[in-house]
Amino acid sequence: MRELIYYSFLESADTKRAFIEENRDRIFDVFKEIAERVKRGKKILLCGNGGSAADCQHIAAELVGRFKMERRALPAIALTTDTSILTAVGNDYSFDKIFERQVEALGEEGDVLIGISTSGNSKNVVNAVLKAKEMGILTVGFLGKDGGRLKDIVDYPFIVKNFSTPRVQEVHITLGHVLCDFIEGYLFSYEKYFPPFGEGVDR
Ligand SMILES: O=C(CO)[C@@H](O)[C@H](O)[C@H](O)[C@H](O)COP(=O)(O)O
Ligand SMILES: [Zn+2]
Repeated sequence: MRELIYYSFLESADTKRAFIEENRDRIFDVFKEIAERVKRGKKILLCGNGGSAADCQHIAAELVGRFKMERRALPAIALTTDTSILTAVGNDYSFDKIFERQVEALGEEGDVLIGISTSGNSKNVVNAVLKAKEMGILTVGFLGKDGGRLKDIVDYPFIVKNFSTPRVQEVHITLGHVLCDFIEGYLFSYEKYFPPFGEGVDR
């Protein structure tokens, strides 16, 4: 059991390292696109199940509240929190529709939907993404394992290539935290992160 504890931490660290080495340029490009949309007054919607539902709420809370900086509130909604909507839509339609229906109700063209799924196969997330695409909403997948169905549906898939659900989730929440950091920097310390000298300044 001592080994379990120690190797779980090492595996988590290794999974994060492998993910960032493979995705660092794409993350920058996609985060910039998301931040630009928030700057233009668009919002971020998030959906996912179980631990990923918790991640959605965590990320939305950082943006609506505060991450590291005192600044205005930023628009982000976790579609995982309203138990009346979740039970009504789940009961009257289907559990597969619980996020799709909220995307239809709350989403607007130009918004961003982040779907979080370690398998990439949760039907309620797939349906939400399909609805979002129909509505002109940018779709980003925080995925895992082999990316599942969502890797071929979202505009921008990020796949944590590990078959352990918790290890994948640990990278997802790091990605979510870094997104919050990036958005704060992009909107409120732009000069610091994007100094106005020369081409190729990318941090
Ligand atoms: O947190 C965990 C496992 O670590 C679970 O609650 C897990 O999120 C649930 O089984 C989800 O239903 C898995 O869905 P998904 O990630 O495959 O979309
Ligand atoms: Zn978990």
